[in-house]
Amino acid sequence: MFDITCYAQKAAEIVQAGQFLYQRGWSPATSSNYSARIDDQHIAITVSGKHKGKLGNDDVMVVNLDGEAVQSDCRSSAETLLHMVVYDLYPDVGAVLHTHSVNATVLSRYLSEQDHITFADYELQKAFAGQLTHEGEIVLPVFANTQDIPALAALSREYLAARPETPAYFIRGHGIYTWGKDMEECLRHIEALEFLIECEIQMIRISK
Ligand SMILES: CSC[C@@H](O)[C@@H](O)C(=O)COP(=O)(O)O
Ligand SMILES: [Zn+2]
Repeated sequence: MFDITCYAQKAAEIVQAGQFLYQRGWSPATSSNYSARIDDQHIAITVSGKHKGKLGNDDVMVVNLDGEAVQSDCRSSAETLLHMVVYDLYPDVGAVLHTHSVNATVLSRYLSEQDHITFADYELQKAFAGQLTHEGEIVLPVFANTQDIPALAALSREYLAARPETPAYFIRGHGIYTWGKDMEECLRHIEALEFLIECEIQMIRISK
């Protein structure tokens, strides 16, 4: 069983993250899903279909690492399996955030021929854990959108297992997934990624 105090703390972090991400315009309406690790067997995750700017602690439930509900009759996020892939592959990950910003949606659609988006020569790359210089590259895969979440889970597992340095991925026309050792780091990654995406869009705009 899981520690109820730890669950309550993770639920509060998720609720707060939702308010921040909604206010920034990165989690409109009922889009997005968020999770945080309670222990090596249990994950706190948003209930499916909730408005992420108006979450209450009851909108965060517990699942095991197979994505099955624990002590709850609620339905967890439709994309629970995508979160579980990250927790399963990376034992040090403590939080996963999925968002739906306009910019992430637009850039991944605009670069329709690319199955990766690469960020290079941005100082802000250093906001990602382990990035010590602007001189490296951050390569993020772009997976095709699908309603077949088990298939997307399998695809993301294959990619991330082979390239564990990957800090995030896009789903084309849909949004991004990113993660971190805790909620604070994960929120930093989202914010940095949104900055980099905005820069790329502006670079494309001025180059026209
Ligand atoms: C509002 S449509 C978005 C959903 O299809 C999905 O992509 C999403 O991000 C939220 O699904 P959820 O089941 O609430 O976690
Ligand atoms: Zn989504």
